[in-house]
Amino acid sequence: MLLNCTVENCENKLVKRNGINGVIFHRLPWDDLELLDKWLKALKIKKCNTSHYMTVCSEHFTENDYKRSPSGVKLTDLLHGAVPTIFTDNSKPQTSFFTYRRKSNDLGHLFAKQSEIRTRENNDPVCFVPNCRTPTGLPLYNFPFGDKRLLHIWSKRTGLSTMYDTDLYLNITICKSHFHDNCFHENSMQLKPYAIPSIDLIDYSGPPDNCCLITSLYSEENSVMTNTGDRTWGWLGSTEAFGRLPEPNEFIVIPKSQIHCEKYANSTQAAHCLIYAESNEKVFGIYNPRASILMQLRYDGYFGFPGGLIDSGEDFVTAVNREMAEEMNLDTTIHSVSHDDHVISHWSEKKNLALHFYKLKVKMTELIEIEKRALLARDYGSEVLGTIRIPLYTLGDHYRGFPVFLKHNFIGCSKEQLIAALSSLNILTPEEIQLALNAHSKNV
Ligand SMILES: O=c1[nH]cnc2c1ncn2[C@H]1C[C@H](O)[C@@H](COP(=O)(O)OP(=O)(O)O)O1
Repeated sequence: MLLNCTVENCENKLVKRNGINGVIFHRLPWDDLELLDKWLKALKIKKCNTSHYMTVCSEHFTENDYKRSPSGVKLTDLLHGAVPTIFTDNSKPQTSFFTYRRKSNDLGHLFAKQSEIRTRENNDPVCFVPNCRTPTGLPLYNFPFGDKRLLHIWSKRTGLSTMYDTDLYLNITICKSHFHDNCFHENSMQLKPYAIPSIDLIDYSGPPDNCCLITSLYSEENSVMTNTGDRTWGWLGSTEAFGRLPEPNEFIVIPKSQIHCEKYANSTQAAHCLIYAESNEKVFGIYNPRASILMQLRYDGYFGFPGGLIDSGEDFVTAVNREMAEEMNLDTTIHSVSHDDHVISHWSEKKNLALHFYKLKVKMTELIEIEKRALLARDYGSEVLGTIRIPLYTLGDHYRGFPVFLKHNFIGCSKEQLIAALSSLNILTPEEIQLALNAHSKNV
């Protein structure tokens, strides 16, 4: 994975793959405008030149800027209020974000923002969309390399099937004619942050007008929500590329020693976490569930674990902790996952997707607090529709309870992750798991 520190001349401007050299890349604090102003002042960047893809690497923060675990171990999250202050001779605050050089060996242009406009000249790239008869002079836009989800959607819609092959994307551009008017800032040819192409494309059959901005996945200040109106009630066409049901045996287990191998590191990556508490309190005074385990009902109707896609430059653990803060309002200064909490990783060749799974053990009283806090999470009611406990018992008919739960639809490889964790955490024996998997209703 490629990434880029915003600070000009920073040696960490371009790093390949996650976590190399332990450098952490922090997104700008978009949810705190006062703090954002302080960052921009420190970085000497004007707000109009910012992008949601911008990151600042850990080398511009002091040790005291980071959160610590109760035992004093430095965590990867910044303390609230931390501002980048360290700028060495080599790295100076950037005067403009639009300073990427276009030398052939400088991969900086891979991160040209989606909103960067390039006009056609002789031998310059043309619109990638097949049969596009765009008049010369119309603005061309780079693909959004900084945001894999957005990149996935752009690629899917334009018929580019090979995902995330950055060499392939190097000079691929798409012209203005494929974006609806409300994808642009007012009186400007600059695209809004989450604009997606929707006009005259070969591989897109959704409503042409309304699904030109990602409306369901983002809520950042600058993203613009489009009212889809009554005619398209419930149509979230812009999200069609994600979370399709996995095919049987689509995911293979990645051996622990190979998790950071190039093959997997170059895939799209996501990290999720099972939060659990051991408990011997009997359900209805009868069943001993042994543990309480949390899952979520997701926006797409599947069950899954808290977590999500790993951002450019994030390591797995930072990503999963960040996602748990966003999706569950988890106080990561109290509860956070570390590398030792890794349970299992899977890979889908078809989706070119690596999924890393962690565990977080808490006390039962803490689990109840976590459930309550989750109701106030940023993503509650949108990406997350509820936190649930898994019924870890089987009723007298040998079917209701856990066996029924396993019949639901699970996102990605979350069912495999659940089963692996139940076994490795000694909550259920392999035989008990098998029994639940094989159970069927006598009424059917
Ligand atoms: O719980 C999960 N276990 C395994 N894979 C999962 C889980 N939840 C989602 N996924 C897959 C499906 C997607 O391809 C990616 C990322 O999905 P998501 O969690 O929705 O990511 P964001 O929160 O939108 O970043 O992982």
